[in-house]
Amino acid sequence: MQSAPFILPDDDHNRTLVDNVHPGNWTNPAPAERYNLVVIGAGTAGLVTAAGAAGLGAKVALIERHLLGGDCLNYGCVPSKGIIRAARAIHDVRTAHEFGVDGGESLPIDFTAAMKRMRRIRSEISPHDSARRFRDELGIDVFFGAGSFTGSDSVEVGGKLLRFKKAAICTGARAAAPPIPGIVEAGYLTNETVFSLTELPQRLAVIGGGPIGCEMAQTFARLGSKVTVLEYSDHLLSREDADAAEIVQNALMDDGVELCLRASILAVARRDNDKIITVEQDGKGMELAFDEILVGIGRAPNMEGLNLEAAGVAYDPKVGVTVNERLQSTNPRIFAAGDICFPYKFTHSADALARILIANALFMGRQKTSALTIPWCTYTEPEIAHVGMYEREAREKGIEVTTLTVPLSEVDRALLDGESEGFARVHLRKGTDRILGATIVARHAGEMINEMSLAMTAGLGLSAVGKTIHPYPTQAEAIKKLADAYNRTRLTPFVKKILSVWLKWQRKTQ
Ligand SMILES: Cc1cc2nc3c(=O)[nH]c(=O)nc-3n(C[C@H](O)[C@H](O)[C@H](O)COP(=O)(O)OP(=O)(O)OC[C@H]3O[C@@H](n4cnc5c(N)ncnc54)[C@H](O)[C@@H]3O)c2cc1C
Ligand SMILES: NC(=O)c1ccc[n+]([C@@H]2O[C@H](COP(=O)([O-])OP(=O)(O)OC[C@H]3O[C@@H](n4cnc5c(N)ncnc54)[C@H](O)[C@@H]3O)[C@@H](O)[C@H]2O)c1
Repeated sequence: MQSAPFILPDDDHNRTLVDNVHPGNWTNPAPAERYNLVVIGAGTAGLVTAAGAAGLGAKVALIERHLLGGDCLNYGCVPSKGIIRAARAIHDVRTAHEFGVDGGESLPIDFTAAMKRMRRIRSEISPHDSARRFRDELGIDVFFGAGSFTGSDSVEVGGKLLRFKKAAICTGARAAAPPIPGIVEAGYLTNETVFSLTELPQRLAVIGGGPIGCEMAQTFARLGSKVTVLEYSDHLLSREDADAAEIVQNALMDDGVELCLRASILAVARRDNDKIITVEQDGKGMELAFDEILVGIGRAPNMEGLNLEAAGVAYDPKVGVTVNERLQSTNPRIFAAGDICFPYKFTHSADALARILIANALFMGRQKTSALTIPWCTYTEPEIAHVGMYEREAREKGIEVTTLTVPLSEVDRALLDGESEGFARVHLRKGTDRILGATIVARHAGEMINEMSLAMTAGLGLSAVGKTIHPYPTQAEAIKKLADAYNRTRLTPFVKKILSVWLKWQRKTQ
C-alpha cells in the first residue's frame, strides 16, 4: 500500500482531488502475464490512450508516478481557467459603470475565495480521472509509481515487472527551469505551485510572455497584484499573429500589467522579504523588487528515470521522445503521445494523438499526425484563437495568400457587448476560397474558431461558411462577414459590368 501525495493547501477540496487521482490506500495489482498495451503517464494522453484501448478490448496497464489527470486537471488548464473566470468576474464588476452599474470599482476582492472556488471545481471534475473509475469501470490495471523500461518489451514499476506487446510513453512535460543565476535559491513559482497560493502576492514578476505568462499576468493583475511581465522578445505572444498579439498586449496594459520587453534577466537574489531581479533592457541595467516570481518560459520533457536506452527509444533531451508521423518511436513496439513528443502542447492535441496511437499501435493503423487540424486558444481577455497557417508560414512555403480581416467594431453584437476590440482573419489560397488558416481575437474566440476548424477539417471552403446562416446578432457573424468579403473579391469589374448590363436590360423588359 502506498502513501498518498498531498496538494497544498491541504483542505477538503484538495483531499477529495487526491483521493480520486492518487488514493492513499491504493494497492498496485498483480501484473497480468502480458499486456496488449502498457501506458506510462496518466495525463490526458495516457488516460485517453488507456481508456480507448481498454474500451476496445485490450488488456491495459496504466502507470502514474504522481496524479492521474496530469497537468491539465491538476496544474494546468483546469485550475488556470478556474481563476481566469474569477478574474473575468472582477473585471466585469470593475467596468460595470459603463452599463449603469455604479460602485463596482471599490468592491473588495477575496483572493482566498476565488482560489477556493477553483479548488472546489477541480475536485468536482476529478472523479472523471479517478483511479477507481479506471480500475473498476474501465478494467484497467492502475499502478502508482515511476515507470522505467527494463528492456524492449518490459517496464518496471514499484518492484513489479510488466511485459507488453506495445507500450505508450505519455509522460508529458514540466516547466523548463530558468537558466538564471540565483533564482533557485531565491525561490520561484511554476504552474505546479502557483495554484496552491492562498494569499495574493502584492508584487508579482512573470518571467515569459507566452500563453502561461499572459494568462496568469492578466489574471493576477485583475485579482489585485502589481504584475510585471519580463519577456525577452520585443512583444508578448510572439508566435501569434502580430496584430492579434498587439491587441492582447494592450489589454494587459489596460489591466495595469507592466511590461519589461527585450528583457535579459541577469540574476535573482533575495533581499529580506524581497526577490530582486536584475535585468538589462536595451543596454540599461535595473533592479526590480517582487514578492513572488512566476516562471513560464516553455516546457521540458519528462524523461528522467524512463531508461529509454534500455528500450532502444531515441530522444532529444530538449524536445522529448523521437517519433515518426505515426507516433512510433525507434522501438517499433513503443509509441508516444502528448507533450512528451509533440510540439503543439495542448490537451486537445494530446487527446487527438492518443486516438491515433491506439489505431496505429493496436490495429495496424496508418494514421498520421500531419493530417490533423489543430486549433488553439490563449484564454486572455480578449482570447486569441488560431487554426492552420499563419500568413508568414504560408509565404515561407511559397504559397500565395489572400488575407481578409473583419474588425469586431463592424459586428453589431460585439458593439452591443462592449467587446469590439478584436477581429476575425482568414488566410485563403490566392484565387480560391480554400482556408489555409484563421485567427480570431474576441472575448470568446475559443468558441468561435471551431467553425473555421470544422471547415478546414471537412475541406469546406469559405463559400460554404458564407452559405451558412448565422443567428443575428452574434459575434460569430464576423466569420460570415469574412465570407461576404471573399464574395466581394469575386465581383471583378468585368463581372460587375455584365451584371449591370443584365439588370439594365431587365428594366426594359415587361
Ligand atoms: C498553466 C497551464 C495551462 C494550460 N492551459 C491549457 C489550456 O487551456 N488548453 C490546453 O489545451 N492546454 C493547456 N495546457 C497544456 C496541457 O496541460 C498539456 O498539453 C497537457 O496536459 C498534456 O498532456 P500529457 O498527457 O501529454 O502530459 P501531462 O499532463 O504532463 O501528463 C503526464 C503524466 O505523466 C506522469 N509521468 C511522468 N513521468 C512518469 C514516469 N516515469 N512514470 C509514471 N508517470 C510519469 C506525470 O506525473 C504526469 O501525470 C496548459 C498547461 C499549463 C502548464
Ligand atoms: N490556453 C492554452 O492552450 C495554454 C495555456 C498555457 C499553456 N499552454 C501550453 O503550455 C506551453 C508552455 O507555455 P509557456 O508560456 O511556458 O511557454 P512558451 O514557450 O509558449 O512561451 C514562453 C515565453 O517565454 C519567453 N522566454 C523564454 N525564456 C525567457 C527568459 N529567460 N526571460 C524572459 N523571457 C523568456 C519566450 O520568448 C516566450 O515568449 C505552451 O506552448 C502551450 O502549449 C497552453
